[in-house]
Order: sequence, then C-alpha cells, then structure tokens
Amino acid sequence: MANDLVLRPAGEGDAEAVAAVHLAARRSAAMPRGVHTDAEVRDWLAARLASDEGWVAEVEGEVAGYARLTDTWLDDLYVAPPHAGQGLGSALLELAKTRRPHGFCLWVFEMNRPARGFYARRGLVELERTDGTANEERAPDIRMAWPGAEPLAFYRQLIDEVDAQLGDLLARRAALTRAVQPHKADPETRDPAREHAIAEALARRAPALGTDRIQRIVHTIITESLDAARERS
Ligand SMILES: O=C(O)C(=O)C[C@]1(C(=O)O)C=C[C@@H](O)C=C1
Repeated sequence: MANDLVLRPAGEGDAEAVAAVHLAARRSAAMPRGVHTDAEVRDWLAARLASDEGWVAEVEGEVAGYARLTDTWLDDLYVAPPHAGQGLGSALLELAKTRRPHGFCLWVFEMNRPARGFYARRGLVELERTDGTANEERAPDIRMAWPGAEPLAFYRQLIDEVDAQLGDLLARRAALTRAVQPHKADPETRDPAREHAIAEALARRAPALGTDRIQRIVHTIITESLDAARERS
C-alpha cells in the first residue's frame, strides 16, 4: 500500500487531474485505442464528475487514481501508471463496494486480462460477454458484477430488468407473427425450415443455451404467438 494514500470525494477542481490519470492509464493498459481526442475526454469527464459520484486516490497530495460511480455501475477505475501496483486500485474498489453495498456492475474489455484478473480476485463475477458492436471502440467486452451483501436480491433485480426487455420483445414478435399470417397461402401450415433457421440464428447469439434448447424455446414462442393470433382474429 502506498504511503500517504488518501481517498476523498472528487471535487470540481479535480477534473483536470482526473482526466490526466484517465488518459495516461488508458494508454498504458491493455485496452483498445480511445476513439475521442484528449480534449473531448477532458470535457466529457468534467461533465460526468459533476453528476456522478467520483473519488480520488491521492498520494503525497497528488491525484494518482480515481473511481467514478453511478447508482448501479462502477463506470471508471483508473490508476496513473507510475502508481500501479501500490494498492490504489484495490483501495478504490473496496471503497466502491462500501459505497454500493447492494452491488454494482462494470464493463471490462476482453483483451484487458490484467483488469479481469484484478476484479475476479476481488470477488467480481463475469455476467455476460459482447462482441463489441455496441461499444464505441468496437472491442469485445465483458460485464462483471459485484453482487453485494444480498446477491439473491441483486441478481433478481438484474433479471427483472432483462425480463422487462424480453417482455417487450415477445410482444413485438407476437404482433409480427400475427401480422404475417394473412399473407400466407396456408396459414394453418407451419414452416419448419423457417423456424429452424430462426432458431439457428438465435443460437448463434446465445451459444450458452445450445441449439436444441433454443429450438424448443422458439417452438414454444411461435406456437403460443400463433395461438394468440388465432384467438384475436
Ligand atoms: O414466417 C412465417 O411464415 C410465419 O408464419 C411466422 C412464423 C414466426 O413467428 O416467425 C410463424 C410460423 C411459421 O412456422 C414460421 C415463422
């Protein structure tokens, strides 16, 4: 642990120093190149720090690391390269756990093995992986979570959030199944080849479930959607 380490809330006057830590840490980390100019990063971080919860780690009076939290995410945790390996990251992460006792999530780039190991060793678990198409850097990333003091409640809340999206998607999908029926030569006959192709496409997006399970899920969704469409017509 670094001597003289002080953790304190970030103030408006810290924006410049925090941005310097962010830029230097990103350059030396196993992360994709940033897609913004340094000036854009400085402006963006200053705005974020004005509304999010920021903490700085000071060593001998200098900002050497920082963490930025929203209600449910640890959005940033960076340590300036000269101060790496001195316990600042651990101290900031433990602080985040204290500040968010009911848990939080974060994104880490798949290529950033040191960071993934750092979080895993401190009790964070991997939740999901992306192919990177949804982030600015277009680099595969991993959602990790610290499930907090009551993991059951934490995970149920995340499940509820996903189910809200799933419910909307099921409603949209069922409406489309219904809309297409009048345009079929024989609405009573199902199209196994088409259903198979749909399941294969879904299985590519959800490999953890495997094709057989996805086939059964797709079959149920389509059967029930067709049934609901008949009831309403
Ligand atoms: O594409 C069709 O032919 C549809 O009727 C839609 C749909 C679906 O919901 O995706 C439903 C039944 C068919 O067996 C195949 C697909």
